Amino acid sequence: STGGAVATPEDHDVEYLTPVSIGTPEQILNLDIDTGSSDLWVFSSETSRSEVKGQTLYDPSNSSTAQKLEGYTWSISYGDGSSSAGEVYLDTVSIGALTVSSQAVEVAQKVSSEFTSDSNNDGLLGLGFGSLNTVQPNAQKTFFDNAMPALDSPVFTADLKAGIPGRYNFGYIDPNAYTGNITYVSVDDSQGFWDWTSPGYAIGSGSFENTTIKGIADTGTSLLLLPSSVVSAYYGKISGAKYDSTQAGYVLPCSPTPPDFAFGVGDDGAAIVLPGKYINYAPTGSSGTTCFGGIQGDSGIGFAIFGDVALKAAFVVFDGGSKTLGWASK
Ligand SMILES: CC(C)(C)S(=O)(=O)N[C@@H](Cc1ccccc1)C(=O)N[C@@H](Cc1c[nH]c[nH+]1)C(=O)N[C@@H](CC1CCCCC1)C(O)(O)C(F)(F)C(=O)NCCN1CCOCC1
Repeated sequence: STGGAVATPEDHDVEYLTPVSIGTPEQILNLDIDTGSSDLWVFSSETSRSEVKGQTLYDPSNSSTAQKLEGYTWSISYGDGSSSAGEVYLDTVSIGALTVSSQAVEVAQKVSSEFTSDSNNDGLLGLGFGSLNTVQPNAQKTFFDNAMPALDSPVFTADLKAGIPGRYNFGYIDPNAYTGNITYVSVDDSQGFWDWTSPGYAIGSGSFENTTIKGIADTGTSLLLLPSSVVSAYYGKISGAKYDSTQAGYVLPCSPTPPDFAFGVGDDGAAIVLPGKYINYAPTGSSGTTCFGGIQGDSGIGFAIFGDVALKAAFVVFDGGSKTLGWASK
């Protein structure tokens, strides 16, 4: 079997939302597919009313296939300090033509203010490794883990785009979605992430800098978070770029367009090139002359995060069979 659905960007490509069908008859929610976590949780009829602002709610009592897992609970917190918690049902979940009949659907009873204010985001669908799932007393499998045995190929692909809808596909690799070759690299799943090592980077037309960058491919993080040495080398090339403590990040003049940024993949010289305009992440003030940088530091996290700013420059294969990541230009 195979499946897939569109991934539509919110403003500034801060996140990508994908329609996911839950229950019988189907209830369609727009979820943030997140390879940095492994819980599928949704706003629901059980979410406290004061914490709901516009989101679509999953109501298990309106689904003939919903079964409550009595006594099961979940609670999760994310890198940006947001959090949610609740109870657990099993129900039918589909992404396009791909259906998992008995998927753990974690219904939120509480969500933090960041989720409440993100009115188009109806929840998250985690595609990290199972070890990250927070359900107690027994961890539950991700949609991908449940689907894998039936898939034509044990893979899903991320084809995020700048400012326009892209796609997540399951079970196959669309040869029309990328150019050149796909370079596969090994993944360390010991922390539950799609964790890999890039051999280095290049700035604009500059020479390639060999320096190992260990980080995760994370569709749920908006920016490209890199070691401070790399980040200061990049912004050091841009007159007017500086670290702005009030914004808690590097800012730069929105024009002229900043230099491209390339990160290496594999040891054959392959690289993914981010066009400089991707680094103009969003205007900071009303003037529109200063932009918040799409590349920021990873200090305090312990590893780099190849988030949407990086992923939208590539076609990425998440191979659950060989536990490898495939990177291609497009
Ligand atoms: C708000 C912002 C300034 C634009 S942002 O750049 O911070 N963007 C947020 C995502 C976002 C988009 C839209 C609205 C609100 C929030 C962002 O990039 N958040 C990252 C920031 C980060 C990562 N690391 C350090 N800081 C994050 O927490 N991403 C997680 C998913 C997010 C959570 C908030 C809602 C949107 C999805 C994540 O899952 O990708 C994660 F990997 F970073 C993470 O936190 N994974 C949780 C891992 N735990 C380990 C223990 O077991 C449970 C799971």
